[in-house]
Amino acid sequence: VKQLAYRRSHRISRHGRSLRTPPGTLPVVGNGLKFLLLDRQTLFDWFSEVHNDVFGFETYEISVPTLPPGIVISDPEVLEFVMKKEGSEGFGKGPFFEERSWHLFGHGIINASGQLWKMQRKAGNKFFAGSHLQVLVDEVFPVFWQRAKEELDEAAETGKVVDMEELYLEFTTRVMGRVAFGMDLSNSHPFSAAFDYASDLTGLRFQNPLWKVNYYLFGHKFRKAVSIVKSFGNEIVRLAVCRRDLENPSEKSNPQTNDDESGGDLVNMLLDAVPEHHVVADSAINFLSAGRDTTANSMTWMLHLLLEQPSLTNYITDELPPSGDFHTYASLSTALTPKSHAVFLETLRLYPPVPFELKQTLNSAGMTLPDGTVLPHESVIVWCPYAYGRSKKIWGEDAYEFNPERWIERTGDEAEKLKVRSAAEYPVFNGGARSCLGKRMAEVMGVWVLSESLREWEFEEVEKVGRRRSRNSLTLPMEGGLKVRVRKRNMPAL
Ligand code: HEM
Repeated sequence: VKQLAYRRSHRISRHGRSLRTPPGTLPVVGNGLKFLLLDRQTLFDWFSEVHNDVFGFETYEISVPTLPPGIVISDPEVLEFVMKKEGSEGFGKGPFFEERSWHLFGHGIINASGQLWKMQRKAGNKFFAGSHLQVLVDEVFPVFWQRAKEELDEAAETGKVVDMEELYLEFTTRVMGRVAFGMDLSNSHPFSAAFDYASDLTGLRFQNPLWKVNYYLFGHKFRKAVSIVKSFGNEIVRLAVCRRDLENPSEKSNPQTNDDESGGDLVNMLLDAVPEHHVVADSAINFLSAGRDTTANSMTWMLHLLLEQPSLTNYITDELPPSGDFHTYASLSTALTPKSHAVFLETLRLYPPVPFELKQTLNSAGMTLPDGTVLPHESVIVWCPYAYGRSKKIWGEDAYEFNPERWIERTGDEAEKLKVRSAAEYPVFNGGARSCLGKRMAEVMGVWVLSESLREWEFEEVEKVGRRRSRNSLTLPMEGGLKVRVRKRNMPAL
């Protein structure tokens, strides 16, 4: 009854009328069953179909019992407005997001707002603005890739099947463990399993209006997983503080001195910026979470899409620097050639690692979108980067096809340049004040790993099972992993 009264007084409208609802909307339960019963991949496909076949850029309303009124947007102009109006006077994560992700992300950057968010964003900006990325490429990637290399060499000799998703996730876990915590972290560490479990369940909370019932009645395993994740974060911060005290005993009382731009890890930068250690612990876990699965997802889907169209493999191999000469990557811009960059962006257009986004109207007086939609306070705004990537209105009739060429622009002298698309048309890394801090790192890491994979080995998928699907999670992992057989590649001598 309270919900109904709330809905009446908080009606979403456009030019004085109700918005259209999607086909299949039921009385009372609205679209609730769809969200509750469909797996995430099917839901994303549904968003794409509804956009392409029914609504186009028109904003429509969805309703799920027990939740605040909500809309789905698909028009880049409307999304640009939402991205620009980030903050308490416009749109933000809001209680809808914060409640669901609180247990896992706590006070970390993904969940925080206001001053707490600003401090972490500043520390992150400082970290990525320094020469850390160069250090990663020159020193960290080659060391961690060595293990992957050994595994692939062994598989090439013995015929063993390798799950490339696992192999890539191990690599990104190690890299992000170094970036976020300054430590060697493996996927076999109990933290990783606990973190994966807690992430998967957190992802499902956004679809399940009854998630609280689940949590209170059956949440024992989830609570245990979260407690392992939190203890790990706290322990990392405790060790980082001890290290700092040992290295700089005189600066104990005034630790604002870490100006080293090339060394050091994110925990240290966060300790400089954020006074409360438990917030630093949450933040470090958030950075790890933001970078680990997303990048592993992108590598897995990239390799899969290239294996499906072998004629495109030379897109990467034609431009490889001499074998083993990691220092040719020294200039990051030469590592990211237009073609390899195009493969990366095109993969993420079809398989965005953050496939679903939402915000809430924070302005207590409500907001009006550029298309005239009037949103009361606390209305939920949903957009689906997965559906944006498959939008025929944005990408043309071949939107569902993998075609890196769509990103390449050729100038008169046949020089190649990457086409720029706005964050509102290509919201894979979000946009506005809360755009992804690790975009450049993700691009460099993705292209680096794919280049190293294709330089030495040829891959064949073990089971060609038609269109691959993603597994339920916060990000977009491949269901069943990417199992391949491996052969040594005969690269022409350089
Ligand atoms: C292909 C890889 C990646 C993709 C597709 C991606 C995408 C995104 C998206 C969509 C958001 C906005 C999430 C939201 O607020 O709802 C985001 C935020 C963020 N990303 Fe990434 N990301 C990637 C890799 C990385 C990496 C490697 C890092 C490095 C640590 C990173 C750090 C962050 C951080 C810290 C935020 C929060 C920013 C804020 O709220 O101010 N991301 N990312």
